[in-house]
Amino acid sequence: MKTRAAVAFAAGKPLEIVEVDLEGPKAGEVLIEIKATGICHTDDFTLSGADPEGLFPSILGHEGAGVVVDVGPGVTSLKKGDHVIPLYTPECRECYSCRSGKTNLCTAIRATQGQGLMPDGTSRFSFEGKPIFHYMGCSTFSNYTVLPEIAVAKIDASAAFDKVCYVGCGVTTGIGAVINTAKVEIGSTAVVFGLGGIGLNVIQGLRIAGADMIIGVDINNAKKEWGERFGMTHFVNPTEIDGDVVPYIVNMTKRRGDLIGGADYTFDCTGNTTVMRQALECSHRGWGKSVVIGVAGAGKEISTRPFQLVTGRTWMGTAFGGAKGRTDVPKIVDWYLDGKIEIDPMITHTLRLEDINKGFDMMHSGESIRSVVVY
Ligand SMILES: NC(=O)c1ccc[n+]([C@@H]2O[C@H](COP(=O)([O-])OP(=O)(O)OC[C@H]3O[C@@H](n4cnc5c(N)ncnc54)[C@H](O)[C@@H]3O)[C@@H](O)[C@H]2O)c1
Ligand SMILES: [Zn+2]
Ligand SMILES: [Zn+2]
Repeated sequence: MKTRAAVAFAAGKPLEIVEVDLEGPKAGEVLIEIKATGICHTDDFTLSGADPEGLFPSILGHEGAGVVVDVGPGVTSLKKGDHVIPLYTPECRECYSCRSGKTNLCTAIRATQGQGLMPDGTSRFSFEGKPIFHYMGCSTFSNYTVLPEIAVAKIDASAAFDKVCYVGCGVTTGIGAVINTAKVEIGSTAVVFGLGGIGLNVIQGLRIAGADMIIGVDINNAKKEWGERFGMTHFVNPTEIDGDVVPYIVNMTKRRGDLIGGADYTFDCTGNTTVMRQALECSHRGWGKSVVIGVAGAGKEISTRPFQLVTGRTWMGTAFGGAKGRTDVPKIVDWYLDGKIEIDPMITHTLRLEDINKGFDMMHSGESIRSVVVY
């Protein structure tokens, strides 16, 4: 079949809207009509050429929602008409990693997904007879796409596609980092560095988890109001304080009877390795946990004095918020439908596919929190 798609033909170039060829689903695969897709910072990272694993030409996009329109042989858990969210982190429930119960990083299709291919080692997309790579196993910047059954979460059919597509990455990553990775308890103090599409979801996750003090840190003052809207209690702009941000926050988080200070939990949502170090070092001696969510540029390394860890801080990271896609994504959609979490105000712009490059421009200028393309 033919489908409209925004194709990344080369790094650093705008996406081009063209008609591509799409082969139907093979065994264990499903064909999905994408109804809406968010534009995440990670798409931009790959498009910019900074991603060492980026492949071109490819169809980017990994934050979609849509409807199953066809299923390949052997598919049992999905049928035509199901409303779904594609998963860049699949959940096969059978591989060694899935069975461990300790991680969401399923390995069933890891190798081919990283090569921009379907599990049988080929691509379903082509343009003028030449194959186009899949991206993060999702390629939601195409109106129709093919995914393995194990990489598709079935969701409540009453959820609006142009809102819950955000659960496909940003919402789940931010909230999951708090609940699954850090396991924040009621009454905690927490610091979130970077109040973009991910950081704001960390903030709402902290609010749900019952954190007392939620400090947001951003170099853009416009983010103060955004943070407050989702539960942030204090704002710090590191460029406007005297001295270094670490002692400043350590001092801020001193509680009654505590002579040291430091936050129980800190989160990096910037991808900046200097910020990652700051986040670790303003976590509390003895028990502070610092979670890396941001994706750093190629070749970047993190460093700190080992004493920071010897004295009880834990440095950890999370992909897709530690969420097991087929199990957790439908639950997060239900939380949204039940009013436990907010999504609508974070979707600041809705675009047509033809205007998708404007979405990237607004991300760069800091104008948008999330732009969503509606097909
Ligand atoms: N681990 C995962 O599974 C996962 C999933 C999605 C996105 N990400 C990554 O998370 C990061 C954030 O994504 P996003 O969509 O929220 O990006 P974004 O651009 O919307 O937000 C980043 C924010 O960080 C702020 N910032 C930049 N430099 C700063 C500094 N030095 N100190 C404080 N704040 C600073 C910016 O002003 C902005 O508000 C990206 O690196 C993205 O690739 C990771
Ligand atoms: Zn993403
Ligand atoms: Zn698995």
